[in-house]
Amino acid sequence: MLHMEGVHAHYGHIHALRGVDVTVQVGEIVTLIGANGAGKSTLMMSLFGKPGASSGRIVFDGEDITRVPSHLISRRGIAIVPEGRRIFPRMTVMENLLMGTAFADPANFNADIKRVYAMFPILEERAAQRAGTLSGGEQQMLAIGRALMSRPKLLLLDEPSLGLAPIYIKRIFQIIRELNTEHGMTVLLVEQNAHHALRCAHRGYVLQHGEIVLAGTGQELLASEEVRAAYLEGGH
Ligand SMILES: Nc1ncnc2c1ncn2[C@@H]1O[C@H](COP(=O)(O)OP(=O)(O)OP(=O)(O)O)[C@@H](O)[C@H]1O
Repeated sequence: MLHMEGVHAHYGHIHALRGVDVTVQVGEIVTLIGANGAGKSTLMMSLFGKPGASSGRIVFDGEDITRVPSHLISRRGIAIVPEGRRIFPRMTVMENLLMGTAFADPANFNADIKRVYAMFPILEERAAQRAGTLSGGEQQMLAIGRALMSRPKLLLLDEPSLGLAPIYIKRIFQIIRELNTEHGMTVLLVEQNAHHALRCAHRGYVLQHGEIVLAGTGQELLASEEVRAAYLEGGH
């Protein structure tokens, strides 16, 4: 579904991605792990051209999207749940969900909101509540629900467990697995919580200083000495 080949990206003189090759097949959960500043968010945002790839190629669903303007990427079927959730705090839960439908067919709205409410009953209970008054975990569910409203083929999740209480962290990873197994959603997941992410994912990549330094199945990476030392046992 997604092929990134030799992608480089820069912020001015900062060389944030240094020739990354990443593949996500239909139906997979793939995770990117790495320390602060490794380039995980940059890799995700490069799919939206922010920053754009200075060289290399990005192919999504059989089409080259390397130079496609960012506002057209959502229409191709990629949705992102950004780091920090970025919900609209003064709007209601329902209005936030509506914002996710900007590029969707209005005819699908009722069916889509039903599906999101079935997945996250708390959002239906709180439909009229201002989103800024939800708990952190509820806001994360709202951010995921909003992304699902556009019926994406590929869902990008940037640090969905960040800042959440342990009970919500568990729930968020459960939700990601359910989305994948029950709804067939293909997921690219960026996480600092390497343990949970690798247990949840089919495959993973380790990013260091803008380069992929290791790749393998979730199980292989969980068992890898390098990953254990750097990301699981006391590291990050
Ligand atoms: N808007 C920006 N302008 C300039 N430099 C940036 C910008 N965003 C990120 N960088 C730099 O690019 C590098 C990669 O950052 P990025 O946010 O992709 O890392 P990350 O792996 O997602 O880190 P974290 O886990 O802390 O979010 C870092 O050196 C960072 O300082």
